[in-house]
Amino acid sequence: MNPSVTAPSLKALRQCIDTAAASSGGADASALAMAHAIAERLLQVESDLHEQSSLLRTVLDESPDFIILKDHEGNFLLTNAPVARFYNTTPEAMVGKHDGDFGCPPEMAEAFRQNVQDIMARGETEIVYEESRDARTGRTSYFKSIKKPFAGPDGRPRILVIAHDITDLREAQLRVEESERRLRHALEATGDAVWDWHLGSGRLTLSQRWQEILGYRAEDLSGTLTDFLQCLVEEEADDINRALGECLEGRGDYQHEHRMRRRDGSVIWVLDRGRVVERDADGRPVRMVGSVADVTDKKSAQDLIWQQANYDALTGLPNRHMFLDRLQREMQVSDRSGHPCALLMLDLDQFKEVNDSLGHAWGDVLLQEAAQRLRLCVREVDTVARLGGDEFMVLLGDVADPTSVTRVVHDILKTVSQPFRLGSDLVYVTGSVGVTFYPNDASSTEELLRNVDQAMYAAKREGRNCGQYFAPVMQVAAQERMRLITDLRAALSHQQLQLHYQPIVDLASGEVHKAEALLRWKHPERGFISPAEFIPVAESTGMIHEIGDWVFHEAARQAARWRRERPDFQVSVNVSPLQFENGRLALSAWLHHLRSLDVDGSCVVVEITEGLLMEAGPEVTRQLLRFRDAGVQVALDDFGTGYSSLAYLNRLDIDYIKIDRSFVSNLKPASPDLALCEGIAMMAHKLGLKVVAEGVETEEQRALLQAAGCDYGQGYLFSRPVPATQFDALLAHRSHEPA
Ligand SMILES: Nc1nc2c(ncn2[C@@H]2O[C@H](COP(=O)(O)O[C@H]3[C@@H](O)[C@H](n4cnc5c(=O)[nH]c(N)nc54)O[C@@H]3COP(=O)(O)O)[C@@H](O)[C@H]2O)c(=O)[nH]1
Repeated sequence: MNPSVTAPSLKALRQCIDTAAASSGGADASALAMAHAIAERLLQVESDLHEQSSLLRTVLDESPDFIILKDHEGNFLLTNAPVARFYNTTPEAMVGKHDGDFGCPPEMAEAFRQNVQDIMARGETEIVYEESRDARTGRTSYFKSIKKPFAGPDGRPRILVIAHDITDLREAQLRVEESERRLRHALEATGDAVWDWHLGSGRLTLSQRWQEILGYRAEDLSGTLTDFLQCLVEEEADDINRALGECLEGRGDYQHEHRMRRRDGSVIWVLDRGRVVERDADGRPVRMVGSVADVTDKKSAQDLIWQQANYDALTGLPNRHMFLDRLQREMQVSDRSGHPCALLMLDLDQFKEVNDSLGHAWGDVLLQEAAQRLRLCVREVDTVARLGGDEFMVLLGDVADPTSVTRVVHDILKTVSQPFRLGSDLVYVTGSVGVTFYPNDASSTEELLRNVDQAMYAAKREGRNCGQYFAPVMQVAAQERMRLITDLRAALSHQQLQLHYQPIVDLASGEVHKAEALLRWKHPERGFISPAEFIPVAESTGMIHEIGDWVFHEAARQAARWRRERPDFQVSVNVSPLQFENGRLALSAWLHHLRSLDVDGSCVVVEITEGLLMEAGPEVTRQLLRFRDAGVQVALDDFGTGYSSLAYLNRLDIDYIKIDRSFVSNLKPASPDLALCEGIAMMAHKLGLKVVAEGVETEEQRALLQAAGCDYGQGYLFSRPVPATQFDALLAHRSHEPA
C-alpha cells in the first residue's frame, strides 16, 4: 500500500474526465458523470486509507512494546518507533535491513535471524525470552517476545514479532539470584550444611557439607524433599512440619532442634535453620534456604548436665531438684483427682557407724543397694529419690486407700532391715520413716517437707526401725525447737550462759579438790533451761563448738582463780563427742588460753562419754593424746550406761571413771549395783584409774561407795551445782569443817 503513488494519477484521472466533459460539449454526459463519480469515490477511499494508515502508524509507534514485521530472510519489513529508538535510527531506515545493521553484535543478529526462520519453518506462534543490546546505551535489555509466523501476499513466510521489554523484572530476578548465591556462599563458608528448597519445582539442593554430616554421597540423593524427609526420626516429623509450616506462612524464621538419621543408621542431633528468600506476587513462598549444624556433642553435654542436675550420681535415683519437681506435679494431679498423695522420708539409722567403721566406699555400696531395694517397694509410677546422705524420699501418687501407704512403710522397714553384704561383712541397719499426706497435712511443698522431716524424727525418737505419721503436735514441737534455736544463738552474745560448779569430794578426807562445771542458760522469759534440753539442740545445729569453747575458757579461768589458794584444784568440763568431729576441737587455742592464765593443763579435766570412745577414730585418739601430753586429764563420764568396753581405758590414757548415778540411786548393802560399783572400782584401780561416783544423795550411799572403793563422790548430798561465788563460800566453809 502506497497512496502517494496512486494519488497523482487519481487527480489526473479527474482532470482528464473534467477536460473530456468540457470538450465533448455534453455528449455522452452520463458516462462522464459516472466516470466523475468513480473518480470522486476513489479520491474518498484514498483519503480514508491515508487516515487509517497514519492512525495505525500512531498506534504502532505509541505502543511500549517493540513491533516488528520481518520477511522470510529475517529482514525488517516494518518496525515501530520504540524499535527504531532502541537501534538509534528511524523506522523507515530499517526497512529491508536486519539487526546486525544497527549495532547488534553479529552473533546475536544471526541468532535472531535463525530464530525467526526456525519459527517460520515450524509455522506456530512461539514465546521467546531473549536479550539484545541497546545501541544508544550499550546496555543489555531483556525481552519476552511473541513471534507469529504467517504467509505474506507473495505467498512467502513473514513473521510478526511483538517484544515486551522485561529488563526491570529480569534485573530484579538477577539481583535475587545474585544475593541468594552470595547467601549460599556465606553459609557454605560457615562450614554448616546448607540446603536450598525451591517449592515450585520441589527441587532440594543439599551442599557438600550437608552430605558429609548425614553420610550421603551426591549420587545417593534424588534432589527432592525426600532426601530430607528420609533422614527424619518418625516421631519428630510432625513437629518439624509444624515449624516449617509456620515459617512458610510468614510467621518468622524456621529454627528447630531435632534428630536426623544418617545413611549408616546412626542418629545425630541437628540445629536446623531456614528462611524464605523468595515469595511470589501473592506472598506465596517460592524458595527457602537454610542450614543444618551438627549439635550432637553440645546436646550430649546438655543431656549430661541435665542428668547431673536431676539425678543422684551414686544411686541413679532422682535428686532433690527432680524430686521437688515431681512433688509439685503430683500435688497438681491430686488437686484434679481429689486423691491424696503421700510423702515418705526414710533415714537409715546406723549408717554413720557403717561409714565410720567400714569406710565411705562400703557406705556407698550400702546406699546403692538400699536404693534398689526401695524401688522394689513401690509402683513404677511412684518416685524414690535420694536427697543426700542416707536420706531417701518416696512419693506415692493417687493414694485412694491410705492402708496402701502403711503397707509401703512396712515393706520399706522390712527391706532395709535385711542384712547388707559389704565385702566379707554382713551389715545390719534399720530405718526410720516419716509420713505426711497432701493435701490433708499441708498445702505447700515447704510445709510437706517440714512435716515429713518432723515425722521422721519422731520415728527416730520412738526408738527407730519404725514409721511415724505426721501429726500437728509435731508441728508445735518443731516450732518450739525453732524458737529455742533462735534464742540459743542470742544466748552467748547476751551473756545468758553461765557455769555452775558442783564439788567432787574426796570420800576418804571429805575435802573438795575438784568441781564439775555444769552449763546453765538463764533464759530471759523461761528462766533456767536445763542443759539436757538445749545441749542436744546446740549439737544438732553446730552451736556446740562455740558454746564448748566458751565453757572451756570460763571453767579454766575459774580453775586458775581457785588454784591460787589450792594448787592441786581441778575443774572438769563436759566435752560433747561432736566437738571432736572433723578435727574441729580448738585444742591449740584452749592450751594457749591455759598458758595465758599461767596455769598448766592439770587444772582441767575433760569429761567424755563412752560413745566417743566407741567411735574413736585416729583423729579422736590423736586429740586425746594431745590432752595427755598437755597434762590435761580425761574422765570417762556416765560409766556403765554404754558399751563399757574396758579395752580402750588403757589404750587412750583415761584418768577417771565416773560411775553413772543410775547405779548409785538404788545402792543398798549387798545389792547388785553395789557389787557392780565394787567391781568397777577394783578394775579401775588395777588399771591405775581413779573412780568418781555420781549422784550421791544420801549418807548411806556415800558410806557404801566409800566402802566399795570409790575415790570421789559427787551429788546433792554434798552440794547442788552452784554459781562460782557460792562455790567460793562452799570452799571456805568446807575447809573449816572436819571430814
Ligand atoms: N557438752 C556439755 N554437756 C553439759 C554441759 N553442762 C552440762 N552438760 C550435760 O547436760 C546434762 C544435764 O546436766 P545437768 O542438768 O547440769 O545435770 C547435772 C547435775 O546437775 C546432775 N546431778 C548432780 N548430782 C546429782 C544428784 O545427786 N542427783 C541427781 N538427780 N542429779 C545430779 O547430774 C548432771 C551431771 O551429769 P554428768 O555430766 O553426767 O556428770 C548432763 O548430761 C551434763 O553432762 C556442758 O558444759 N557441756
